[in-house]
Amino acid sequence: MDEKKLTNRSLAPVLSIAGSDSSGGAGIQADLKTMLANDCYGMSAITALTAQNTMGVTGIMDVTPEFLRKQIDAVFLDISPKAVKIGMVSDKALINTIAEALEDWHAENIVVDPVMVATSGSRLLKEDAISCLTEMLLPLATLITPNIPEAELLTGMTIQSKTDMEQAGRCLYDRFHSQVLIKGGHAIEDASDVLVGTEVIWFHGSRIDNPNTHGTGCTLSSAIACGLAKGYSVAQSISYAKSYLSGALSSGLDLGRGSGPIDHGWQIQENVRSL
Ligand SMILES: Nc1ncnc2c1ncn2[C@@H]1O[C@H](COP(=O)(O)OP(=O)(O)OP(=O)(O)O)[C@@H](O)[C@H]1O
Ligand SMILES: Cc1ncc(CO)c(N)n1
Repeated sequence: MDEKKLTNRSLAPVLSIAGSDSSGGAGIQADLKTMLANDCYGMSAITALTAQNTMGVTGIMDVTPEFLRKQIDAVFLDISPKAVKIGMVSDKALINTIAEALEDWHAENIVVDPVMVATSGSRLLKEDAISCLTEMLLPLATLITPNIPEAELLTGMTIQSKTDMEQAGRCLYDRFHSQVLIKGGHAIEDASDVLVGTEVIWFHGSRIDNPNTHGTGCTLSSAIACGLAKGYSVAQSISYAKSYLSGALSSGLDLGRGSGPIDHGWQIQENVRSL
């Protein structure tokens, strides 16, 4: 009997350039889980190892710029990503390396999550690397996704209302010419995010009563990258990413002693869960 050839399945490849979270809820681990759950082929170029759990970060070990470049080159040379998500990059030389590599490879659909501080409060970006992030990386992005404290730091504004969120988005869009999604996870009344580009679009979200929000930002930016890799617009990708994230928060996973991880596999069917 002839053997059947099983080589016609295609998945949109997506690359995450980010740090590793040993507790699995944020960083590279969250990104790869999100990509799998969103039917994309996830790949990684690791910027740093973190020793981390739901209570905090106890250590960070950056990779060398040379080794980061090797990882990015190895990926692009073989399975060219349709979208790239950039998360934690704590150091100037690493930011420069990423910017050079993405330009050399003509990377498309770049989503930059300007990670500065973990949900647990630990610092993930060195003070002297902020200007490098703004000069080298943010202008290359298709979309940047700061949360409210990151948007405050990048603009120098205080953000207390929806009008302030729109104004901060406008300020960053005018400066970097990348579309800007200001995330409202740190707002009080709801969890609505605003996209500022050539137009302003609100993505309304009601606040889900779950204290376990470790890695929500990583998950959202990766899910957006998946939408872009599949050919959806920025606005469609955000809307689709937000509903995936809401499902992962609503699932009510409860792990760890601090603000725990969300359930990336919430769509896994009952028949698999009961095995
Ligand atoms: N309790 C919640 N209920 C519903 N949506 C939420 C909640 N908390 C955060 N979100 C949503 O999660 C996404 C990430 O927002 P957030 O502001 O928490 O990012 P972040 O601070 O970068 O995340 P991280 O915790 O990974 O650092 C946004 O779409 C936000 O609206
Ligand atoms: C590695 C890593 N990246 C990003 C975040 C932000 O949630 C985190 N806590 N850890």
